[in-house]
Amino acid sequence: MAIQDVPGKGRVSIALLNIPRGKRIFSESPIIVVREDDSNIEECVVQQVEALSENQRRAFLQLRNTRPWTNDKQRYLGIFQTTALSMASGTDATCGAGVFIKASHINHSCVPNAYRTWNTDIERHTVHALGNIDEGEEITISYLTDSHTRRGRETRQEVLKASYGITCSCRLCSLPPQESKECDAKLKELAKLYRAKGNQEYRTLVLSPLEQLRRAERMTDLHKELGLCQDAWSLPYSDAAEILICNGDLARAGAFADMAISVWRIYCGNDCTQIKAFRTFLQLLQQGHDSQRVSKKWSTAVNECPRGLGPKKWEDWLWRREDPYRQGQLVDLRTRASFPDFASLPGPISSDGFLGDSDILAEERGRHWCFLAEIKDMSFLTFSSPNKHLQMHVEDVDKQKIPLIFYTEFGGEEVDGPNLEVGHTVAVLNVQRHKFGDGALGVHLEDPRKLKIFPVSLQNLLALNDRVQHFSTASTGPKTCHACAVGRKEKNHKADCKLLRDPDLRALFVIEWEDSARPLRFPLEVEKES
Ligand SMILES: C[S@@+](CC[C@H](N)C(=O)[O-])C[C@H]1O[C@@H](n2cnc3c(N)ncnc32)[C@H](O)[C@@H]1O
Repeated sequence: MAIQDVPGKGRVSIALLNIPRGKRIFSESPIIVVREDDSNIEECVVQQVEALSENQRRAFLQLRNTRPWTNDKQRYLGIFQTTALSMASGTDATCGAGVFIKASHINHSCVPNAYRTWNTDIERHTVHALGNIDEGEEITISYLTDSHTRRGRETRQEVLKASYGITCSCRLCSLPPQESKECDAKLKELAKLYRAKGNQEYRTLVLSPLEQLRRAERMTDLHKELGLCQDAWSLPYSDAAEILICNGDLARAGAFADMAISVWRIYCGNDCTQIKAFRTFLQLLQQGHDSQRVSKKWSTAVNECPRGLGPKKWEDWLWRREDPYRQGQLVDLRTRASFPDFASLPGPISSDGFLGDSDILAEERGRHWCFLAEIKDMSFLTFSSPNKHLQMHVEDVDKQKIPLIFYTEFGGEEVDGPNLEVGHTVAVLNVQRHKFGDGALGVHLEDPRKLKIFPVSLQNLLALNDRVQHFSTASTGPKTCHACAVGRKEKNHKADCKLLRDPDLRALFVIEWEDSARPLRFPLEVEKES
């Protein structure tokens, strides 16, 4: 690693060789340490600076100081405040902070290529390559706390400016406005999922395990889509392991635990405290498996992992994707993987903005999906006279409004019917984001069989979904209607029952969205309705 001066960035650390992913770039001990319980920080810093060797002192005085100073004591404190790094590890957040000469020369990026952490056992900071770093590439770490990492660009910039005087120009901070907005929406969703995980009570892992697993799966997908620092991936994996252990599925839990451990190995090494702590935690959970705190609902033995599955089938098995059908449970219309918001739809990647045939795209992605949005207004466009094109403005689940324009054979006349009304919900199969000629993003519909309108607002459709989910897991006893599976005594039962007479609406709950081998069109064909 070499230190170079870069205008606007100060001294930065540059890789002198190609560094492979997971390699420990260096580890080092602090030269100054302030513990959590040190009451007079200035005195503590000054005493330690005065005790440094000549070389260390010179190196210390060369470090960046963004604070004003008029005497040596203030200067030392300023350097400490500008460069000190936390010495908290995953298991001990009370160690304090220290000055590390090498690590203090690494600049910030919101999507860094290296990760630094304090290893309590070896009492050194370690810096690992998160991906392959090329010779001559700048090495970066993130200065942000975990929760700030998942904030939108504006907040990240504010925090970095206030704390470090930095105007970050990393890949995430330099996205064009529309992409940045989409990225922020994904970060917001991720933050919400982290909060949901944080607030979840232990018993919910047993009461709604599939829902919890879907949350962990969505978190993994979002990390991958955003290209976020890999350390964060370990959380959904360890989360999934915990959910599965609590429900007796030791085979999948073991596989997820291995995945979490391999992520940790990459970003902080085999000797890291996190791996040891997680192994202990897993042992405790496995030992407690027979106790009353956990369920045996998904019971499998540790050695029951299937062999020889391809990557897609392995992932399906791992995330229990087939289970909703096997267990007679229903697909949740709130699951973003099958019912994505507009920002999560694929495309566009180029100015012509088309990813290709959507049936092929679905096959490549290994799943179908359905975009749900509420019609806010409608009009006919006549820009390619004499042809008319129906244009709707629709609002997705995240309240994003986008145009949906019909380039069908009859410009939208096909969908004329009693359901074509403002306030109703469109369901569009395997749709992509499209960039129109004026640069606006929206939906470009060519095949009318990909669209269906349901005579219900999106909010009410999701509320109906929640009732269906509730009754599908509750029971099929006498209080439950045979026609719609919702409780007879529910106040919305009549309306729900009427809507659910539509086989297409019922199909949304039972379609195998992950079976992308055949094209999907309305009316939907369901092999076996539950
Ligand atoms: C720990 S030091 C890093 C080394 C520093 N560049 C130097 O010259 O010594 C932190 C300081 O580096 C600068 N810095 C870090 N990341 C930066 C970035 N992405 N862009 C511009 N300046 C940055 C800021 O001045 C920040 O307060």
